[in-house]
Amino acid sequence: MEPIHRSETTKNDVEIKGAFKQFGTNVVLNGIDLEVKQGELLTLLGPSGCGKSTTLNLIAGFLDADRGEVHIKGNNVTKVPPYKRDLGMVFQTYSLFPHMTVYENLSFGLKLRKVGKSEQKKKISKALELVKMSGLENRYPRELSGGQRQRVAISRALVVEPELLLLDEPLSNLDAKLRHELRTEIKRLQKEIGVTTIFVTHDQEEALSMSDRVVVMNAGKIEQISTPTDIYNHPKTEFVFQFIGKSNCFEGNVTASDNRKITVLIGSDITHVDADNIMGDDGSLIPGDAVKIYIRPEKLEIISANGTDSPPPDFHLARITQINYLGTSWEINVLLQGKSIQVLTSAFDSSWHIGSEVFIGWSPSEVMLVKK
Ligand SMILES: Nc1ncnc2c1ncn2[C@@H]1O[C@H](COP(=O)(O)OP(=O)(O)OP(=O)(O)O)[C@@H](O)[C@H]1O
Repeated sequence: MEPIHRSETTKNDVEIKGAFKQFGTNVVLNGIDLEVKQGELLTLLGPSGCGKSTTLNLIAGFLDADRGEVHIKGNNVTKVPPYKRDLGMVFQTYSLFPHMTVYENLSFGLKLRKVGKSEQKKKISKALELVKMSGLENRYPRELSGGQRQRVAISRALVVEPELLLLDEPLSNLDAKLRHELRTEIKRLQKEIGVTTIFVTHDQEEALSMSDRVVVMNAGKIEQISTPTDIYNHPKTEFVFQFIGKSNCFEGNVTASDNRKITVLIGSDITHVDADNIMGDDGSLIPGDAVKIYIRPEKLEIISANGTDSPPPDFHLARITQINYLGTSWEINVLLQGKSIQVLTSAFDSSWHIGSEVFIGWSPSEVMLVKK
């Protein structure tokens, strides 16, 4: 299989414009606009029922939108049937033909495309080599493990050299170790071939580790489209912050704000948040506004209080309620202003125990804020 050479890397291979889909009274897609760039691995991520598979099925042509358009490679394919869209698809459940050998499964699509026998042989051999399945051509699907079947399914999708590869939760039936292994392989394979790929998952770790860009969906809408690091570190909405990774939340009130910093009173403690870190579209904040601030456990700093009453600037007095050793780090629960907060740290002080007083600090650039 030859790598796909792209002359322009910024061109879009897929565009969805204003897609709206309703099943009965259930609005499943509520105005989706999406652009997938040439050669990228884009992941649709979101909770069950948010519309990920529906979006993928619109691109594949298995479903029609009530409103909106789908463009592939610049062509409006909204009314084009699936078999004319030149796609490779892999589903969650093994979709191999059970009565056909691995070789026959792979040759099926090639025969339909009238590829000659010797060319078929070459292509199948390469496609199986890519997924490390050479030598198993004569096995039937029932003679393969779950992971091997998904490798064959991926290989079968790729052997026809599709314009687009669509993967709908292809790893969710596999155990954790295999999932991890195949995740790495799909990523390698995708970059090696350069085929534009849309991947559906509800597993945030899978999405963050594999993708060039992640689309976070919620209730039929797109919350954010960005790189994995941006999605994690600069979520645009409260939903994205809470859905991705772990979070701590405090409630407080704005006491001052300018275009650089917001000052917030949490209980009797003052804290600061960078003005760039406001989530949502609620406009500017004024003193008195009720807000929530969110911070990830690993962004918190924890230091010993050592009997001192007043914390250093931007640190807050807290009391340890639980300590869990995780192998490479410690998960420490503390009570801060009456709220239970989780801290993840690799700098553990052996004098800490349940009941120890500690100071917890964070940087204004690490905290996200949303108006209540
Ligand atoms: N053919 C259909 N008829 C009626 N409702 C449907 C149909 N297909 C999907 N739905 C509904 O549309 C909503 C979105 O489904 P979709 O499969 O797109 O979600 P998803 O985000 O892929 O979820 P999951 O992770 O559980 O697969 C769900 O409420 C689902 O029950």
